[in-house]
Amino acid sequence: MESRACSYISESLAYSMLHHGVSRDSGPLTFHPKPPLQRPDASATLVRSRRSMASEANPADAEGKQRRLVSETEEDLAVALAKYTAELSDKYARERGAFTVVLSGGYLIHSIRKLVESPYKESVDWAKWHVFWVDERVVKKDHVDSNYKLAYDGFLSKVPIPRSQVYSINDSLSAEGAADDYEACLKQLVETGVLEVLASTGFPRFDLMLLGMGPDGHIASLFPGHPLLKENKRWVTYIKDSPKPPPQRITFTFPVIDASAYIAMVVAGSGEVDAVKKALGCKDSSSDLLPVQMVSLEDGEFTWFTDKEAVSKLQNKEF
Ligand SMILES: O=C1O[C@H](COP(=O)(O)O)[C@@H](O)[C@H](O)[C@H]1O
Repeated sequence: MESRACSYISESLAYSMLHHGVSRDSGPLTFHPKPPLQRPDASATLVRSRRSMASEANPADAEGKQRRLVSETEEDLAVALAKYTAELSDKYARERGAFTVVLSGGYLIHSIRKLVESPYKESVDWAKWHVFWVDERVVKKDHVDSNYKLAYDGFLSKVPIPRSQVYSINDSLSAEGAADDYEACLKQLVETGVLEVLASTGFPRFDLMLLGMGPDGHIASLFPGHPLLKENKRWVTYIKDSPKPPPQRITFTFPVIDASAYIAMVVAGSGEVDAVKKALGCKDSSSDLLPVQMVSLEDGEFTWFTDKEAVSKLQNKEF
């Protein structure tokens, strides 16, 4: 298993980004408005949220930016997610010669399995991909708890993404050290033009975050009620008392998540039905939000990818 541990960016990578047409002008890059994406899978029901209903409970919805895609089955969901991801990959590869993708751990890796099959395995321009983790457990990369290992085994080992463009944690460091190191790595990638920065906030803007959610509504390693939910300066921080094992992790902060251009929030099956009900149901109050409800995109598009089972506790009127 090989990847770049996030400790430095080589000149050859900087050169390669230049070669691929990515701007290295000094100062942060600004974001260009997105043309509308072709809507995913016709077999699924896409529902634009009612602002008045959800904006109170879910700030991501406040400006009508949240979409819901409810697939009949988990298999349909995986098909829709692959199509959506491949379309964004094409768009960013064409527009700026790089596609920055953030993965979570957990079930999400199973949900992206269609990307490693035809037609995407052959048609996606994998050489343009740059892969990051929204959170990582502070364990060795070959440890069963490693999010990198999960992604490598289920996804990365099956597609030709250059190893130098896979930004994994430096697993020889402490949690504090690994968070600092990962943040320094992101800052260097801004310098080399691989990553953009959202001009309005100064936080890095990833093209696509593919995220899962835990049964308690946590995303990344941002858990309900934890002080890290309030972190608003760091890009990457660490946690040593994660309520879900293992306890030591690093995680992107909310301002980084909020700066994303696109987020796919992927939830399938029965395990998260209560969190989905709370996050998407209409009878919620704005107090005591789940972490997933605290996402507040600055200038991006947030799409729920669910199957019918995951939304089975929602009433018809809540769609
Ligand atoms: O611990 C974690 O949990 C969440 C959710 O995982 P799931 O197994 O319930 O899908 C995951 O998104 C995160 O990356 C991971 O570190």
